Amino acid sequence: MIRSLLPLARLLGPHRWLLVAAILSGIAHHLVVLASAGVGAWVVSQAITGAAPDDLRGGLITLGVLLPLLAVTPWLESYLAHVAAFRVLADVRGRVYEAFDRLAPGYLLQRRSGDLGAAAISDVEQLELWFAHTLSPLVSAATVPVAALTALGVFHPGLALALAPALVLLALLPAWLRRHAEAHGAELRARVGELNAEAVDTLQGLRELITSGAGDRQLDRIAELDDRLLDAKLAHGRRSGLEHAVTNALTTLGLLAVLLTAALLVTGGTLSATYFPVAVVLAATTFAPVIAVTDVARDLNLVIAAGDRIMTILNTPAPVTDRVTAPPPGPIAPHVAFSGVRFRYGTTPPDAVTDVTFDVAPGETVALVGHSGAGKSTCASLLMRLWDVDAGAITIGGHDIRDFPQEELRRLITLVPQDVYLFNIPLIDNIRLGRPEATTEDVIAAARAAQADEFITGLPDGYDTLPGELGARLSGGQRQRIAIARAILKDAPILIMDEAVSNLDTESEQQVSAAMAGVRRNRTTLVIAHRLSTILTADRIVVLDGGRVAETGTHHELIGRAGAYAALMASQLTGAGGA
Ligand SMILES: Nc1ncnc2c1ncn2[C@@H]1O[C@H](COP(=O)(O)OP(=O)(O)OP(=O)(O)O)[C@@H](O)[C@H]1O
Repeated sequence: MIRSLLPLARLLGPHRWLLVAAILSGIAHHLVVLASAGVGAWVVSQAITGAAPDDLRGGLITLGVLLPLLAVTPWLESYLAHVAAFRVLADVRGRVYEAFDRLAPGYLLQRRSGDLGAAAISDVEQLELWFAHTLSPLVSAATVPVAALTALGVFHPGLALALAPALVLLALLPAWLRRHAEAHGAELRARVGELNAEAVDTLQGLRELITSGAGDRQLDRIAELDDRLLDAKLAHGRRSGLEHAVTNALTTLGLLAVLLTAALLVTGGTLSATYFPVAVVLAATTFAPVIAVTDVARDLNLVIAAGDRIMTILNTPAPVTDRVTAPPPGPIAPHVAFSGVRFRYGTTPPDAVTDVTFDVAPGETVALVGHSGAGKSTCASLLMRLWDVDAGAITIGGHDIRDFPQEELRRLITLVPQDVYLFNIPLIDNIRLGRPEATTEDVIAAARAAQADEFITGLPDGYDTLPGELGARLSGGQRQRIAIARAILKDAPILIMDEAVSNLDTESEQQVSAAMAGVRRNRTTLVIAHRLSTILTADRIVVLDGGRVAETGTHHELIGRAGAYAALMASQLTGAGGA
């Protein structure tokens, strides 16, 4: 258990001293409780046995000193632990988002976004339990019983010996149940992650679900996942209940043991009767921190599982790292060349692309075409350095792209993706994303060039419209034109366009084509082409087939060759494949 918790302690960073102060306050609190209970019991038993008021003065003064401490120390412990916890949580959340940034998007593609959201939000929140409510009680639980056992031992060693077994068994209880506890915690987290991911998936795919009539099936699936979550929660609850019952039994047995031993010692004459209530009260008070820790330890497995997931994200190495800190000196010609590029996702065959060689001259537009799975998107991702090539090289202006820091490389390249994500910030800021310092005039000019100004100004709030308010009211074509406006504004010399596969209506298609023509002008453009109009206006076409370059040439040359391209066009016209 302790080994599983160590990584969490490492997350503390500079805030560890605050937690140390919280822990010291916690220990002080329990010792004050112990002392005031002991002194209180002593005063009462003295009074009952008829001691003179003067003999009680010392005890009463001690109680007077201890009582304010009794109020202040738990407050201090809680305050310091929470301040530390919230600072640590803010740090960890920042580190998780940094890790997403470092790993994106290669790693993110392999994990479902709802699942990742859970890691970023609820797992980090889960850590609050550890830092604000667990660490300090854990240390108190270890130190306070030692103090109580010592005090009892001073009265009579037999009293300490009577109490020790119950305390040891209570301390060992979480460790005994640990294997089940960790398995239940991991299961619970997995089920919550699964349900979150499915819920996000359902919301994102709502249109498809409704139009394909699969809504009921999806609801059944969510209900099934809900049932599995309930089962996991019940298993977790059953184990918690068992732990609770055993804790109560051990506490009662421990107290009875001290009570009996003290009674025997008093009747045997080895312990003064005034110490009898003191011993019993001390024993009862000792259990409080141990029980508190078994209570929080019950949920500790959830914290460990959450911590594990966070550490996995933080420790995953980035798929691509910078090997230089500055770009090659001098002006960089926007000439893109792939030579002998080979790449596979993961380690198992087949390659996604093999021996791919082609180039895009400055200002030229090259259309990448091929059946679904031919390797078009992979080429685009490799050029953006989302992954590094396994063999061969990609160069810009004759320089290997690995000789540019990633930030510099992404300054040179703009991507217009198929599915454009709009953040819920005003449209003007959505367009400004690639160049935050752009003026309003620049944004409007870019939107005009992207044929987006007209529909934006037609909206009630114009450029200040929040996409969230629009819901699904922006069409695919309109979204793409916003992405094109972003690209025009960013003004990078190299452009990668991933054309939308979905059919646009003729008017929208014409507007997008006009926008694309505008953005392609004077830029080196690699376009993953799905539309005939794009393919026809490209300077050259590279046909990919099974991850290899099958043919290169203009539309007319390639049709004349009656090879892979001609076959692809024929299959596209009959609707059997995707270009
Ligand atoms: N993230 C990934 N992990 C594993 N394999 C992948 C991944 N992305 C693509 N592949 C595989 O790599 C090969 C090339 O895929 P790629 O997406 O580049 O093709 P594409 O021509 O762009 O297809 P489409 O037109 O359908 O987008 C395919 O066999 C695909 O299954």
